[in-house]
Amino acid sequence: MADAYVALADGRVFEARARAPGRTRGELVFTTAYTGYEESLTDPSYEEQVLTFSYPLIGNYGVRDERFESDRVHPNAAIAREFTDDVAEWLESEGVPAVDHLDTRDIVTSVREEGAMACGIAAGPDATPEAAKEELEGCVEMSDHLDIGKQVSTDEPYTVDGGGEYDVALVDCGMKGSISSSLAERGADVHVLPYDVDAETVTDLDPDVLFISNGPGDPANFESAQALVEKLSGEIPLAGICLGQQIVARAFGGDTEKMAFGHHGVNQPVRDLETGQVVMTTQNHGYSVADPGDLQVTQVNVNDDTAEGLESDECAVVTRQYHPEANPGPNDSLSFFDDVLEMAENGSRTPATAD
Ligand SMILES: NC(=O)CC[C@H](N)C(=O)O
Repeated sequence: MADAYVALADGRVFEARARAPGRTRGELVFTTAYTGYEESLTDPSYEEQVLTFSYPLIGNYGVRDERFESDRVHPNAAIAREFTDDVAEWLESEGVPAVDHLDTRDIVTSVREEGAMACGIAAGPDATPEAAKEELEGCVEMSDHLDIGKQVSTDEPYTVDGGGEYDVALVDCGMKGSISSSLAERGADVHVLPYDVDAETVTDLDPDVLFISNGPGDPANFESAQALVEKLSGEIPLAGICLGQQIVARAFGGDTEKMAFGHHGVNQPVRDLETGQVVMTTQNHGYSVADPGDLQVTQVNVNDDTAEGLESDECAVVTRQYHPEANPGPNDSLSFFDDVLEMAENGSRTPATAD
Protein backbone atom coordinates (compact mmCIF):
# COMPACT_ATOMS: atom_id res chain seq x y z
CA MET A 1 0.00 0.00 0.00
CA ALA A 2 1.23 3.48 -0.84
CA ASP A 3 2.56 5.59 2.01
CA ALA A 4 3.89 8.43 -0.13
CA TYR A 5 2.42 10.74 -2.79
CA VAL A 6 3.97 13.02 -5.38
CA ALA A 7 1.63 15.71 -6.75
CA LEU A 8 2.70 17.33 -10.03
CA ALA A 9 1.72 20.72 -11.42
CA ASP A 10 0.15 18.93 -14.40
CA GLY A 11 -2.56 17.63 -12.02
CA ARG A 12 -1.36 14.04 -11.59
CA VAL A 13 -0.61 12.41 -8.25
CA PHE A 14 1.82 9.47 -8.16
CA GLU A 15 1.60 6.82 -5.45
CA ALA A 16 4.96 5.82 -4.03
CA ARG A 17 6.80 4.21 -1.13
CA ALA A 18 8.17 6.44 1.65
CA ARG A 19 11.92 5.89 2.16
CA ALA A 20 12.48 8.99 4.28
CA PRO A 21 9.40 10.67 5.77
CA GLY A 22 8.28 14.27 5.53
CA ARG A 23 6.38 16.83 3.51
CA THR A 24 7.96 19.24 1.08
CA ARG A 25 7.78 20.92 -2.32
CA GLY A 26 10.06 22.21 -5.03
CA GLU A 27 10.82 22.44 -8.70
CA LEU A 28 10.87 18.92 -10.13
CA VAL A 29 14.00 18.16 -12.18
CA PHE A 30 15.76 14.97 -13.26
CA THR A 31 19.38 13.96 -13.63
CA THR A 32 20.50 11.27 -16.03
CA ALA A 33 23.73 10.65 -14.05
CA TYR A 34 23.96 6.92 -13.37
CA THR A 35 26.53 7.26 -10.59
CA GLY A 36 27.56 10.09 -8.30
CA TYR A 37 24.39 10.25 -6.23
CA GLU A 38 26.32 11.45 -3.16
CA GLU A 39 27.87 14.31 -5.13
CA SER A 40 24.56 15.25 -6.76
CA LEU A 41 22.59 15.18 -3.52
CA THR A 42 25.15 17.45 -1.82
CA ASP A 43 25.46 19.87 -4.78
CA PRO A 44 24.12 23.24 -3.52
CA SER A 45 22.83 24.05 -7.02
CA TYR A 46 19.91 21.67 -6.33
CA GLU A 47 18.65 23.88 -3.45
CA GLU A 48 14.82 24.26 -3.55
CA GLN A 49 14.47 21.53 -6.19
CA VAL A 50 13.16 17.98 -6.05
CA LEU A 51 15.69 15.67 -7.67
CA THR A 52 14.54 12.63 -9.65
CA PHE A 53 17.16 10.09 -10.69
CA SER A 54 16.41 8.62 -14.10
CA TYR A 55 18.83 5.75 -13.37
CA PRO A 56 16.66 3.16 -11.60
CA LEU A 57 18.82 1.91 -8.72
CA ILE A 58 20.46 4.52 -6.54
CA GLY A 59 22.87 3.57 -3.75
CA ASN A 60 24.83 0.60 -5.19
CA TYR A 61 28.13 1.57 -3.60
CA GLY A 62 26.98 3.00 -0.26
CA VAL A 63 27.33 6.47 1.21
CA ARG A 64 30.73 7.98 2.09
CA ASP A 65 31.13 11.55 3.19
CA GLU A 66 34.46 11.98 1.40
CA ARG A 67 32.41 12.16 -1.77
CA PHE A 68 30.14 14.95 -0.50
CA GLU A 69 30.33 18.31 -2.28
CA SER A 70 29.05 20.30 0.72
CA ASP A 71 28.06 19.70 4.34
CA ARG A 72 24.40 18.86 3.70
CA VAL A 73 21.84 17.49 1.26
CA HIS A 74 20.43 20.30 -0.88
CA PRO A 75 17.41 19.11 -2.89
CA ASN A 76 14.20 19.39 -0.84
CA ALA A 77 13.41 15.74 -1.69
CA ALA A 78 14.74 12.84 -3.75
CA ILE A 79 12.91 10.43 -6.05
CA ALA A 80 14.19 7.19 -7.59
CA ARG A 81 12.76 3.94 -8.87
CA GLU A 82 14.61 2.30 -5.98
CA PHE A 83 16.87 3.63 -3.26
CA THR A 84 19.12 1.28 -1.27
CA ASP A 85 18.74 1.33 2.51
CA ASP A 86 22.07 3.19 2.84
CA VAL A 87 20.78 6.14 0.86
CA ALA A 88 17.32 6.06 2.45
CA GLU A 89 18.86 6.11 5.94
CA TRP A 90 21.19 8.95 5.01
CA LEU A 91 18.34 11.04 3.63
CA GLU A 92 16.18 10.29 6.67
CA SER A 93 19.01 11.34 9.01
CA GLU A 94 19.26 14.59 7.02
CA GLY A 95 15.50 15.16 7.29
CA VAL A 96 15.11 15.07 3.51
CA PRO A 97 12.01 13.19 2.28
CA ALA A 98 12.71 10.41 -0.22
CA VAL A 99 10.29 8.23 -2.16
CA ASP A 100 10.69 5.27 -4.50
CA HIS A 101 8.66 2.45 -6.11
CA LEU A 102 7.04 4.80 -8.62
CA ASP A 103 7.41 5.03 -12.38
CA THR A 104 10.31 7.44 -12.74
CA ARG A 105 10.26 6.91 -16.53
CA ASP A 106 6.85 8.62 -16.51
CA ILE A 107 8.14 11.49 -14.34
CA VAL A 108 11.20 12.03 -16.55
CA THR A 109 9.11 11.93 -19.74
CA SER A 110 6.65 14.45 -18.28
CA VAL A 111 9.42 16.87 -17.29
CA ARG A 112 11.02 16.50 -20.72
CA GLU A 113 7.73 17.22 -22.46
CA GLU A 114 6.26 19.84 -20.14
CA GLY A 115 9.43 21.31 -18.60
CA ALA A 116 10.62 21.52 -15.00
CA MET A 117 7.46 21.88 -12.93
CA ALA A 118 6.32 22.44 -9.37
CA CYS A 119 5.68 19.37 -7.25
CA GLY A 120 4.56 18.54 -3.74
CA ILE A 121 5.50 15.46 -1.72
CA ALA A 122 4.03 13.79 1.33
CA ALA A 123 5.81 10.68 2.63
CA GLY A 124 5.33 8.55 5.75
CA PRO A 125 2.56 6.89 7.77
CA ASP A 126 0.26 9.94 7.76
CA ALA A 127 0.78 10.86 4.10
CA THR A 128 -2.25 11.53 1.92
CA PRO A 129 -2.71 12.68 -1.69
CA GLU A 130 -4.31 15.86 -0.30
CA ALA A 131 -1.20 16.63 1.75
CA ALA A 132 0.98 16.31 -1.37
CA LYS A 133 -1.41 18.64 -3.24
CA GLU A 134 -1.29 21.16 -0.39
CA GLU A 135 2.51 21.17 -0.64
CA LEU A 136 2.25 21.66 -4.39
CA GLU A 137 0.03 24.71 -3.89
CA GLY A 138 2.69 26.33 -1.70
CA CYS A 139 5.42 25.84 -4.29
CA VAL A 140 6.92 29.03 -5.74
CA GLU A 141 8.78 29.62 -9.00
CA MET A 142 12.56 29.25 -8.88
CA SER A 143 12.92 32.94 -9.79
CA ASP A 144 10.86 33.89 -6.71
CA HIS A 145 13.54 32.52 -4.38
CA LEU A 146 15.00 36.01 -4.28
CA ASP A 147 17.73 35.52 -1.68
CA ILE A 148 18.61 31.89 -2.38
CA GLY A 149 22.32 32.77 -2.26
CA LYS A 150 22.02 33.36 1.49
CA GLN A 151 20.69 29.80 1.98
CA VAL A 152 23.80 28.21 0.50
CA SER A 153 26.74 30.62 0.80
CA THR A 154 29.33 30.73 3.58
CA ASP A 155 28.51 33.31 6.30
CA GLU A 156 32.16 34.05 6.98
CA PRO A 157 35.16 34.18 4.65
CA TYR A 158 37.68 31.35 4.95
CA THR A 159 40.77 30.23 3.07
CA VAL A 160 41.56 26.86 1.53
CA ASP A 161 45.35 26.64 1.69
CA GLY A 162 46.92 25.47 -1.55
CA GLY A 163 50.50 26.60 -1.03
CA GLY A 164 50.21 30.26 -1.95
CA GLU A 165 51.43 30.19 -5.57
CA TYR A 166 48.28 32.10 -6.57
CA ASP A 167 45.50 33.88 -4.69
CA VAL A 168 41.98 33.20 -5.89
CA ALA A 169 39.05 35.27 -4.56
CA LEU A 170 36.17 32.85 -4.89
CA VAL A 171 32.62 34.17 -4.45
CA ASP A 172 30.62 31.33 -2.90
CA CYS A 173 27.14 31.41 -4.44
CA GLY A 174 26.66 27.77 -3.42
CA MET A 175 30.05 26.35 -4.30
CA LYS A 176 30.76 22.65 -4.82
CA GLY A 177 33.77 21.67 -2.70
CA SER A 178 35.55 20.23 -5.73
CA ILE A 179 35.92 23.71 -7.21
CA SER A 180 38.02 25.06 -4.34
CA SER A 181 39.95 21.78 -4.04
CA SER A 182 40.69 21.71 -7.80
CA LEU A 183 42.23 25.18 -7.47
CA ALA A 184 44.07 24.41 -4.20
CA GLU A 185 45.55 21.21 -5.71
CA ARG A 186 47.11 23.43 -8.36
CA GLY A 187 48.87 25.69 -5.85
CA ALA A 188 46.24 28.36 -5.23
CA ASP A 189 45.19 29.74 -1.88
CA VAL A 190 41.43 29.99 -2.31
CA HIS A 191 39.79 32.80 -0.37
CA VAL A 192 36.15 31.75 -0.19
CA LEU A 193 33.88 34.78 0.24
CA PRO A 194 30.15 35.25 0.95
CA TYR A 195 27.86 35.62 -2.08
CA ASP A 196 27.26 39.32 -1.31
CA VAL A 197 30.90 40.30 -0.68
CA ASP A 198 31.78 43.89 -1.59
CA ALA A 199 34.46 45.04 -4.02
CA GLU A 200 36.69 46.52 -1.34
CA THR A 201 36.97 43.21 0.52
CA VAL A 202 37.98 41.55 -2.75
CA THR A 203 40.55 44.18 -3.77
CA ASP A 204 42.05 44.15 -0.23
CA LEU A 205 42.98 40.51 -0.90
CA ASP A 206 44.84 41.57 -4.07
CA PRO A 207 43.79 38.35 -5.82
CA ASP A 208 45.22 37.03 -9.09
CA VAL A 209 41.73 36.05 -10.22
CA LEU A 210 38.12 36.62 -9.16
CA PHE A 211 36.16 33.37 -9.48
CA ILE A 212 32.34 33.17 -9.31
CA SER A 213 31.07 29.74 -8.24
CA ASN A 214 28.13 27.62 -9.27
CA GLY A 215 24.91 28.02 -7.30
CA PRO A 216 21.15 27.53 -7.23
CA GLY A 217 18.22 29.50 -8.59
CA ASP A 218 17.86 32.31 -11.07
CA PRO A 219 21.12 34.15 -11.88
CA ALA A 220 19.14 37.42 -12.08
CA ASN A 221 18.74 37.24 -8.29
CA PHE A 222 22.50 37.40 -7.64
CA GLU A 223 22.58 41.16 -8.02
CA SER A 224 25.46 41.89 -5.71
CA ALA A 225 27.78 39.32 -7.38
CA GLN A 226 26.83 40.81 -10.74
CA ALA A 227 27.60 44.32 -9.49
CA LEU A 228 30.94 43.06 -8.14
CA VAL A 229 31.90 41.67 -11.56
CA GLU A 230 30.77 44.88 -13.27
CA LYS A 231 32.98 46.88 -10.92
CA LEU A 232 36.11 44.72 -11.10
CA SER A 233 36.04 43.58 -14.74
CA GLY A 234 39.13 44.81 -16.56
CA GLU A 235 40.97 45.16 -13.23
CA ILE A 236 41.16 41.54 -12.10
CA PRO A 237 41.06 38.41 -14.34
CA LEU A 238 37.66 36.75 -14.07
CA ALA A 239 36.50 33.13 -14.11
CA GLY A 240 33.21 31.39 -13.44
CA ILE A 241 31.47 28.04 -13.48
CA CYS A 242 27.77 27.49 -14.22
CA LEU A 243 25.90 30.18 -12.24
CA GLY A 244 29.27 31.95 -12.33
CA GLN A 245 29.22 32.01 -16.14
CA GLN A 246 25.63 33.31 -16.08
CA ILE A 247 26.48 36.11 -13.62
CA VAL A 248 29.57 37.13 -15.61
CA ALA A 249 27.55 37.21 -18.87
CA ARG A 250 24.91 39.43 -17.26
CA ALA A 251 27.64 41.73 -15.90
CA PHE A 252 29.00 42.14 -19.45
CA GLY A 253 25.61 43.30 -20.72
CA GLY A 254 24.31 39.85 -21.61
CA ASP A 255 21.18 38.00 -20.56
CA THR A 256 20.07 34.63 -19.22
CA GLU A 257 16.87 32.66 -19.75
CA LYS A 258 15.10 29.70 -18.21
CA MET A 259 15.45 26.44 -20.12
CA ALA A 260 12.60 23.94 -20.46
CA PHE A 261 14.10 21.14 -18.36
CA GLY A 262 17.76 22.13 -18.30
CA HIS A 263 20.86 19.99 -18.45
CA HIS A 264 21.42 17.64 -15.51
CA GLY A 265 23.74 14.71 -16.16
CA VAL A 266 27.27 13.55 -16.82
CA ASN A 267 27.37 12.99 -20.59
CA GLN A 268 26.63 16.38 -22.15
CA PRO A 269 28.80 16.85 -25.27
CA VAL A 270 30.50 20.25 -25.63
CA ARG A 271 32.37 21.50 -28.70
CA ASP A 272 35.22 23.98 -28.54
CA LEU A 273 34.66 26.33 -31.48
CA GLU A 274 38.35 26.97 -32.04
CA THR A 275 39.76 23.45 -31.88
CA GLY A 276 36.62 21.56 -32.93
CA GLN A 277 37.28 19.14 -30.08
CA VAL A 278 34.27 17.65 -28.29
CA VAL A 279 34.45 16.72 -24.61
CA MET A 280 31.94 14.97 -22.38
CA THR A 281 30.88 17.17 -19.49
CA THR A 282 29.00 17.16 -16.22
CA GLN A 283 26.10 19.60 -16.10
CA ASN A 284 23.46 20.80 -13.66
CA HIS A 285 21.64 23.91 -14.73
CA GLY A 286 18.13 25.14 -15.55
CA TYR A 287 19.09 28.54 -16.97
CA SER A 288 21.38 29.36 -19.88
CA VAL A 289 23.16 32.38 -21.34
CA ALA A 290 20.82 33.64 -24.08
CA ASP A 291 22.98 36.65 -24.93
CA PRO A 292 26.70 36.80 -24.07
CA GLY A 293 26.77 40.62 -24.15
CA ASP A 294 30.31 41.86 -24.78
CA LEU A 295 31.79 38.37 -24.40
CA GLN A 296 32.48 35.78 -27.10
CA VAL A 297 31.01 32.28 -27.07
CA THR A 298 33.97 29.87 -27.36
CA GLN A 299 32.25 26.55 -26.65
CA VAL A 300 28.74 25.26 -27.37
CA ASN A 301 26.56 22.33 -26.39
CA VAL A 302 26.44 19.85 -29.27
CA ASN A 303 22.80 18.92 -28.53
CA ASP A 304 21.22 22.38 -28.45
CA ASP A 305 23.95 24.95 -29.25
CA THR A 306 23.63 26.72 -25.89
CA ALA A 307 26.68 28.70 -24.72
CA GLU A 308 29.12 26.51 -22.77
CA GLY A 309 32.18 28.74 -22.67
CA LEU A 310 32.71 32.51 -22.76
CA GLU A 311 35.79 34.66 -23.13
CA SER A 312 36.59 38.31 -23.77
CA ASP A 313 38.70 39.98 -26.45
CA GLU A 314 39.25 42.99 -24.23
CA CYS A 315 40.04 41.63 -20.78
CA ALA A 316 40.96 38.39 -19.05
CA VAL A 317 37.75 36.34 -18.69
CA VAL A 318 37.09 32.61 -18.98
CA THR A 319 33.88 30.86 -17.93
CA ARG A 320 32.20 27.48 -18.34
CA GLN A 321 28.51 26.59 -18.15
CA TYR A 322 29.37 22.96 -17.38
CA HIS A 323 31.30 21.61 -14.40
CA PRO A 324 34.99 21.06 -15.23
CA GLU A 325 35.51 19.81 -11.66
CA ALA A 326 33.22 16.85 -12.52
CA ASN A 327 32.25 15.00 -9.30
CA PRO A 328 30.25 13.28 -10.48
CA GLY A 329 31.28 12.71 -14.04
CA PRO A 330 34.09 12.72 -16.58
CA ASN A 331 37.44 14.43 -15.98
CA ASP A 332 37.84 15.52 -19.63
CA SER A 333 37.83 19.22 -18.83
CA LEU A 334 39.88 19.42 -15.60
CA SER A 335 42.48 21.46 -17.50
CA PHE A 336 40.07 24.42 -17.21
CA PHE A 337 41.60 25.04 -13.77
CA ASP A 338 45.11 25.13 -15.29
CA ASP A 339 43.83 27.63 -17.85
CA VAL A 340 42.32 29.81 -15.11
CA LEU A 341 45.57 29.88 -13.13
CA GLU A 342 47.61 30.52 -16.27
CA MET A 343 45.31 33.47 -16.96
CA ALA A 344 45.81 34.60 -13.35
CA GLU A 345 49.57 34.50 -13.82
CA ASN A 346 49.66 36.29 -17.18
CA GLY A 347 46.87 38.72 -16.41
CA SER A 348 45.40 37.78 -19.78
CA ARG A 349 43.68 34.84 -21.38
CA THR A 350 45.84 33.08 -23.97
CA PRO A 351 43.92 31.63 -26.94
CA ALA A 352 41.67 28.71 -26.02
CA THR A 353 43.38 25.41 -25.52
CA ALA A 354 41.36 22.24 -25.86
CA ASP A 355 39.82 21.52 -22.48
N1 LIG B 1 25.03 24.49 -11.24
C1 LIG B 1 24.73 25.79 -11.31
O1 LIG B 1 25.51 26.67 -10.98
C2 LIG B 1 23.33 26.13 -11.73
C3 LIG B 1 23.14 27.56 -12.14
C4 LIG B 1 21.70 28.05 -12.13
N2 LIG B 1 21.13 27.95 -10.83
C5 LIG B 1 20.89 27.26 -13.13
O2 LIG B 1 20.07 26.47 -12.74
O3 LIG B 1 21.07 27.41 -14.31
